[in-house]
Amino acid sequence: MEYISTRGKVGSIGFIDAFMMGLANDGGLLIPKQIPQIPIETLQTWSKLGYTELVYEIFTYFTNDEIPQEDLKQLIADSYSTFRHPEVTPITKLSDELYLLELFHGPTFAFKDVALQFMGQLYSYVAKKKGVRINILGATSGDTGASAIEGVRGKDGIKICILHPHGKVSKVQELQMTTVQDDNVLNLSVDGNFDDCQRIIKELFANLDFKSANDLAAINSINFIRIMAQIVYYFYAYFQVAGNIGADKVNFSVPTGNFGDIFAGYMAKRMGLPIGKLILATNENNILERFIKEGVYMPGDFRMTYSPSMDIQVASNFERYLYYVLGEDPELIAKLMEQFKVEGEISISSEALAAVQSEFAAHGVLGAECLSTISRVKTETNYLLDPHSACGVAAAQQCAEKGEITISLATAHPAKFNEAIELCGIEQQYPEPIQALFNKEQRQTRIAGDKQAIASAIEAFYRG
Ligand SMILES: Cc1ncc(COP(=O)(O)O)c(C=O)c1O
Ligand SMILES: N[C@@H](CCOP(=O)(O)O)C(=O)O
Repeated sequence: MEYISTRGKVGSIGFIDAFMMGLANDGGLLIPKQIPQIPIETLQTWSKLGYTELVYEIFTYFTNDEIPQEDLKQLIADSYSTFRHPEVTPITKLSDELYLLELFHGPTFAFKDVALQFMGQLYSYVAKKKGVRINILGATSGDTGASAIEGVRGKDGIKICILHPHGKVSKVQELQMTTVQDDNVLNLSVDGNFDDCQRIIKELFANLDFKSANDLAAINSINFIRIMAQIVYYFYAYFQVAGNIGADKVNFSVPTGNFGDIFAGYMAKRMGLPIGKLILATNENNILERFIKEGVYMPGDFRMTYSPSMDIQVASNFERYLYYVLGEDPELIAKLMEQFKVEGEISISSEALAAVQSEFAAHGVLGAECLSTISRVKTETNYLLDPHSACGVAAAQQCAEKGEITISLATAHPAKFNEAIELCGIEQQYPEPIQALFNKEQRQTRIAGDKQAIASAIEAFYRG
């Protein structure tokens, strides 16, 4: 397996090089040169595997033998031993037609841990093997930051700097990031929103002199390894719900912001998993809902919502999907992304829109619907959804046809978002690791949303 850029200006590179490059050096996103095709007999064998066995089988399609078998197995075992559930990503049934895929049993109670526990191990492995310095730079709307920090805190040879939008993450998310006292961690609390943080770090990654002078590495879903690790739970969930591969297709409903998680589902489908509809759930920041319904990709005004991790207008991974749906033409993608930068809009043809709509459905969940979904599901089933997962459930109920089976991704634990849960008049008890955060000291640096100021701060930290 080799990796290429959506914009065509990076030659084919191997797995570790793709991991270390993060954002492609031509400003595009790295993708596998060919999407692996999994034969039906292999799917049948996989349907009987436990979670970490399945991780190993799927990863070997992407890692090119660049990591010796035993090392890869050990990295996987270490990554998932930190999860509180033996199945890592278990399924819960809400009704005969609706299942939840619980992705929040990792150390920071959000789906990001599934990929970032592995990436933390892998960065540490590469730092040791190659004797290189690794300086991670990431942007977060709350969950990626906490999870990435947890994955590498205190690890030799690695420093991590995370930008989060000041005052726009939940209290628990803020505490998870800022109460970490390890010296290899810097939290920058940026005046601006998540889009500002993401734009600034992408510009810093695209400045190749700055990137190489500072040994920058990425943990956001611009790094394809994030997608690779997230592909696994689509397979695992399908096998748990459908029982075996002869069963009907299953829909997935995915709370969406940066389009990374749902893109992993799209990859799983392209690899041969019998997925019906991919249902894209947004909150009021509904640029992607509008794209799927109208074929126009155009950011609107940034809105603060009950699901702050999805308060994103410009979705990083959308470029990967555009590449595939528009015929794998890197020149066209480079042109469209340049046009987006200048004009702030991309429109696709009616034929391309029909292709999009044959695979995706979408629903933008407004605040009132998000809260009423939390309350209704709690009353009917005694299950407490977090507001992001509630968007997924609301969209599943809106977009799935009667008789179809849908697995809705539960992307975070409700304790991370008590602000919304309280508004539903529901009292919850925090799990102990979250309760303990309230007694810890915080460390963070408030900073203007200015690229130069941020570049100087991170350079000083990495060199210090
Ligand atoms: C809890 C939660 N749900 C959903 C999302 C959206 O996922 P993605 O950005 O991969 O679309 C995020 C943030 O990424 C999140 O933290
Ligand atoms: N919702 C995310 C935003 C960053 O997304 P990523 O998947 O690209 O890391 C967050 O919680 O930070």
